[in-house]
Amino acid sequence: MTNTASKPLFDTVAFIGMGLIGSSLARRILRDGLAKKVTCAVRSEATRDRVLELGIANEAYCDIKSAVVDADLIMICAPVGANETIGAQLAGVLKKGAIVSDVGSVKQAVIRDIAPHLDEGVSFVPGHPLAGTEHSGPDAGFPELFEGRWCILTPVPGESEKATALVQALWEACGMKVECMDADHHDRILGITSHLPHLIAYTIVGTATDLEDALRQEVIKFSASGFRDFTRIAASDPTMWRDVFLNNREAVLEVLGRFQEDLMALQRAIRWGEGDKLFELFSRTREIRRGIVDAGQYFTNFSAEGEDRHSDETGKKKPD
Ligand SMILES: NC(=O)c1ccc[n+]([C@@H]2O[C@H](COP(=O)([O-])OP(=O)(O)OC[C@H]3O[C@@H](n4cnc5c(N)ncnc54)[C@H](O)[C@@H]3O)[C@@H](O)[C@H]2O)c1
Ligand SMILES: O=C(O)C(=O)C[C@]1(C(=O)O)C=C[C@@H](O)C=C1
Repeated sequence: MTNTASKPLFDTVAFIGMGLIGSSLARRILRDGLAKKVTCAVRSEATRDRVLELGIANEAYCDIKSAVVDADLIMICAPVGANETIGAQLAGVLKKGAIVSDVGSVKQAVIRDIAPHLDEGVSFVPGHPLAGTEHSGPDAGFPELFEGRWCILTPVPGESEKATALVQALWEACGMKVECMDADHHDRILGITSHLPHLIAYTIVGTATDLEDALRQEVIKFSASGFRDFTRIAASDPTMWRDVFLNNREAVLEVLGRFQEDLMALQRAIRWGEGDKLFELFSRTREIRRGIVDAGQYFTNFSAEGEDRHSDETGKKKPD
């Protein structure tokens, strides 16, 4: 990968997990010279070989210790359910002054599972880039993924401000806007904006799949774009999302309760022919959608050719 050169922020960045997010960040770091060296820990020899073949790390290992021992920044990019096991392998291994960060979709659980394992002199800066697709694995990543999107950092009180500033500088160099907040606030916001929509998508596609065979075939054949839009996020990685729901239980259950009440109200409005209520809600939601588009939070993942890299209409990633 060519280096379009800026000043390196780190000597060595080590990745634990090289899937969609890890490999996108590694590609960006190598492309733009944001670190002198990228190492990674993966779980299988096949993935290690693929990472080296793709040229998205300078060194790749099948064990965590070899990848992280000399690293200045350790970026955990695995499903959040793996954090307890990963954290335990970081204890007593990292350099003094090293920074540990992550990209997990929930933040309180990450702090719970990683922080207790870190030695004195090691800083922890939990983070979450709000950018992704429904694809996974090292082939799915691309360096423009983060461009123009938000990244939330949830620094733990008392941690080094210098470490937070460095992690912030890294995400900004990847084109992200960065904001800091408490981990519990993050988990409540993302429960609404990301976790609930995925749960709804999984449910709708599941309901359609459970229909009797003939009907199901027709649902697939005549899929209007409304249903197709849901199938895109319902194709997201099952391990990642299982771990998200199990690790943001409280916030998801709270917002799900509200959602069920609102759905009941809609059900009632339809039953009683209350068109005004339906019209009023649909008008409000249309305004919200327009606000999101105006805020630039829609389709900002473009390749150098200006092509949308999220997916095409069939839900498949467009070829590189
Ligand atoms: N996909 C998204 O849209 C998105 C967006 C933002 C953040 N995230 C978060 O980023 C993290 C990674 O997600 P992704 O989409 O890159 O997933 P992915 O499935 O593409 O990659 C995860 C990688 O982690 C590896 N892994 C799993 N368990 C491991 C372990 N114990 N040790 C080392 N490696 C392990 C897997 O082999 C895989 O290569 C998750 O925590 C997810 O919540 C995902
Ligand atoms: O666009 C998508 O495919 C995504 O689902 C990305 C998305 C999201 O919900 O916005 C998914 C999980 C994350 O933690 C962050 C981003």
